[in-house]
Amino acid sequence: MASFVSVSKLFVGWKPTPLSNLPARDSFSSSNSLRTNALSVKSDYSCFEVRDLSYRPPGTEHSLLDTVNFSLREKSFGLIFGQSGSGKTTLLQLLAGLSKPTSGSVYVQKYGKDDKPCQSSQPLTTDRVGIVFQFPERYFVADNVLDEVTFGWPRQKSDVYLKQDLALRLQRAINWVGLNGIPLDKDPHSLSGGYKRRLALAIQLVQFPDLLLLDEPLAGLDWKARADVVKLLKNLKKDLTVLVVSHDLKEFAGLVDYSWRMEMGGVLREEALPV
Ligand SMILES: Nc1ncnc2c1ncn2[C@@H]1O[C@H](COP(=O)(O)OP(=O)(O)OP(=O)(O)O)[C@@H](O)[C@H]1O
Repeated sequence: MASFVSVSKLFVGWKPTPLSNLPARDSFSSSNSLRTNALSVKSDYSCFEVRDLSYRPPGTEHSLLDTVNFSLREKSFGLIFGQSGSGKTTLLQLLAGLSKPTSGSVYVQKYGKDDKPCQSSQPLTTDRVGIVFQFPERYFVADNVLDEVTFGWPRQKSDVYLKQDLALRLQRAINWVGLNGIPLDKDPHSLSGGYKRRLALAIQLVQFPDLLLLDEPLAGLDWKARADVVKLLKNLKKDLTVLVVSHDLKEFAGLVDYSWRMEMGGVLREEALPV
């Protein structure tokens, strides 16, 4: 089920992360990324851990999610698949903080080289989570690309360092998704389907989220745009942790590190992709 909240509106109340927390410039470039895939290196690492998450919408009698547990390692790609109406979108909305779970929580847990927890787990703060909804272009609010990406940014006269920070983030996000050939005054609605998805991603990437959630990122795209978005996500997982909900299993098979099936009633089970 698509949400009716504009992705851009997630920036209301947005606070920039200090520039020192951003990766070095090279790591934004897919071709130059110096980061090595975390899965192949023996070093300390973090996991996003969903523990006993259940959800029953207020005023209803049926639970949409039933004690969901899973763990997703940083800089990896997770895919949730399953029947329509099983609760996949509902789970993403909880992870993004758009709904409050009835019980359970999401943590970030650090592990040492020996794969043992090396400090106590920290609750995941939802301002570090980015979400791109299904058909995000339906929620574009601005009449040019620049305003769409910067919707919700501070408008008051701010100091020059904050402005520099914002400008740098904007430039990096636009380069990262390959929108640099597109004029910033172009109407977002006139972009091709694939470029609209790139724009929706750029809006989230400005924040450099720790966890990037995407709901059906290939829905409604032609074969060329689908291939482009898959390639883009393959590059993004070198720098970010990505969790996707999709019915398009074949397209994602080459980049999935972890997969789960959501069964009717909101029960999540780890399962290899049936492709
Ligand atoms: N606020 C709500 N109150 C009651 N029922 C809801 C609410 N939100 C979603 N639902 C129902 O919860 C179920 C799960 O919906 P959800 O959109 O999470 O499924 P999904 O697995 O993402 O489906 P699809 O693959 O079609 O997108 C559906 O039956 C939906 O109608």
